[in-house]
Amino acid sequence: MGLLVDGKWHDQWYDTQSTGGQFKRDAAQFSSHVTADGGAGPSGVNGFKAEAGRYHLYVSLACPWAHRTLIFRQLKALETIIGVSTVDYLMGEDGWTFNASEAQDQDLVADHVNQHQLMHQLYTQADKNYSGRVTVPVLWDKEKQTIVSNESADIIRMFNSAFNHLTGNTADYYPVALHSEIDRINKRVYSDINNGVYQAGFATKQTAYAENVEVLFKTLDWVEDILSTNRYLVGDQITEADWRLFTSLVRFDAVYVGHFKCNLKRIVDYPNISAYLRELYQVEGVAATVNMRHIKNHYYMSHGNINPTGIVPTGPVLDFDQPHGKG
Ligand SMILES: N[C@@H](CCC(=O)N[C@@H](CS)C(=O)NCC(=O)O)C(=O)O
Repeated sequence: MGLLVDGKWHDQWYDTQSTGGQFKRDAAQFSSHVTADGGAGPSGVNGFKAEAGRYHLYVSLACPWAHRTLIFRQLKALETIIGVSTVDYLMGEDGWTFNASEAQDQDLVADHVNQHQLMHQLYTQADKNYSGRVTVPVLWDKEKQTIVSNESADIIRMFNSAFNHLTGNTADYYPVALHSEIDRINKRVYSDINNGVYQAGFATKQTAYAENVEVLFKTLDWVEDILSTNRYLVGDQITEADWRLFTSLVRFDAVYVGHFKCNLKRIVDYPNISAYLRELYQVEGVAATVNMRHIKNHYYMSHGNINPTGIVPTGPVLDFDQPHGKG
């Protein structure tokens, strides 16, 4: 794993020394928005009009942030409008790559758009002097030959509404009336769960690890409590807040409990959360976006400082197809 400095790749792990053993996630740097008519979105930059075949999504099947975008591509019927490429699960000294061939791993789709072997080549194609981390997901504009956005939270908002006139799919996971409630829940779920598991797992000081684990499980207890009265996080309809939580929950028992040492409880120990997780998993099209082989192999094999042998555990045995009991 590494990063680009002035367009040059450097193989180095996250710096936690300057932050007291705490992992700090950098903000994404490409922040334009695709809009229905090409007018400026929240970023104030215009020129990214929703068009069939114009945009391409680069994801890792292992990554929870990229996973959100794949789910929205599915739920919003965008499969024929937005193409996808998937990186190899192994993130080594070159960062994300397309090294494994489609013949070796049938779940992969190579970069047929730009023919890159390495993900950082896409970043320097967009900005030859780019400095920063090379992350997935990336939404690529084939017309302008640039990255529209490398922020999953923004990409799912674009998928939610910008292409509706092309797909006829008007399902709304961020309805206006629920904005403030969804934003409130997202904020806590992001800091304490989505990012919280990484802050526990990547901590390099005992106190930093312990603090993050405590906050993480307090927040899972809070979610368990919400789900004792609500079917979903914001009442009785599935919203963006649920999908943002889902990608962390579905990885939790397989990876975060062991690899990131988030082990005060497992998700199976939370009755409301586990039923909710199964219900979301069973929504049409979602199970096909969950690739447990990529998820487990990526985490256990890519973080050599956490798991030097690269051994991937055989268990746990999980079955998200069990009935969820919610009618
Ligand atoms: N803010 C970004 C975060 C994406 C992110 O951190 N992705 C991870 C994979 S799970 C990544 O690509 N990490 C590579 C790195 O940090 O070098 C988003 O939500 O889109």
